[in-house]
Amino acid sequence: MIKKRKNSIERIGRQIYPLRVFGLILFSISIVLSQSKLGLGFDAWSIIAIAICLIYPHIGLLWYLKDECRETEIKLMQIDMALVGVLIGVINFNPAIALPYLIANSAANYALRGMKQVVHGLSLVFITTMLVFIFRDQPAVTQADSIELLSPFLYLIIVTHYMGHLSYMRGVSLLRRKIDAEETSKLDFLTGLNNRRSMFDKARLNDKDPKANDHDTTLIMADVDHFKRVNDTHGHNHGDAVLIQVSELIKSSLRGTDVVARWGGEEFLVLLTKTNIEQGVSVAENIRETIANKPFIYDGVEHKVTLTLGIATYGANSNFEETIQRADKALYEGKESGRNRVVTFDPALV
Ligand SMILES: Nc1nc2c(ncn2[C@@H]2O[C@H](COP(=O)(O)OP(=O)(O)OP(=O)(O)O)[C@@H](O)[C@H]2O)c(=O)[nH]1
Repeated sequence: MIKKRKNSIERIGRQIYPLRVFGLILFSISIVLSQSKLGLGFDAWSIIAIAICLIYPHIGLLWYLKDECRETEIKLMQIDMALVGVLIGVINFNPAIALPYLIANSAANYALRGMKQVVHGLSLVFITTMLVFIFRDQPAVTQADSIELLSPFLYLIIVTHYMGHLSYMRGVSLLRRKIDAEETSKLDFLTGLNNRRSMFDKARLNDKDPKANDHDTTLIMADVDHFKRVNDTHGHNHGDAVLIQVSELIKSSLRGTDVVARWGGEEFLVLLTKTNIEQGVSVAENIRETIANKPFIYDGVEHKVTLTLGIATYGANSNFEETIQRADKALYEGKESGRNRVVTFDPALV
């Protein structure tokens, strides 16, 4: 799973990589042409600017291979902002260039991680601009000349924002797939109910909720009676259909805050939040009656099944795992005493 995710991130990085290289090579050419048009020649600053353009995409790809897509974009955007600061210093604060660049980058920062990211980015711009200002005696170009540099900057804005959009779209679809995979791993394949692992997670959440601790939590362990007969008489498909029907009926008898899981083959565990034992018995009776009174037809055969249900309750003095065992003992008692009934845990059963 982790490997698969890494592969997807790698793919995104590789797809964006050629675009970044392409955009930045064109940008380097633009710098060279603008410099020669302005008769500025090559100083150390232009060589640094071109070197950054050529190295930048490789750093991006390396990060994509190591990190989450969004984290990589955040890092790249921080570099962008630092470079914007350098450029603003170099172009002698020409607002015609600085403003569109600052606005476009701030908007991209905002889209990625809100105001926090904008403040962070603008601080980087300020720091690097000040560094250029301090360490450079003469500005590279005058304000009037620097307008000539506007076209390559605009070009860079378009390319970087197109790439940002592409990686954002990829990131969203990757995240969606990840969430789907996580959700699927928590569900029982046949019935779509929670599986054991998911029930444990939800019970843990309920136990941690301080509001839930002021109330009892009730567990119902329900088991289909003589289920083996359904399989033996009509085949596994009929057995599966019965399990699906039972799951749906149990689910429809519960509140939104309750949790139901397929606990084993034909066994279901229900967790009733903020429910005492009397209320729990009433819910369990309702489930039992609903299923006993709702025969259904599958593949031309009428199925009528019953459930036996064991109930136990816990508050601050006990926990989920211990209570499952108690509900299980009550269920066993129900099976022993004739099935199709609700049995409350009795400490004398221990
Ligand atoms: N069709 C189907 N059968 C399953 C599934 N999981 C478990 N079973 C069957 O469920 C049956 C359970 O049988 P038993 O444990 O003997 O219980 P029972 O027949 O319900 O009898 P009591 O619980 O004592 O009333 C077995 O035949 C299993 O093969 C499943 O996913 N689909």
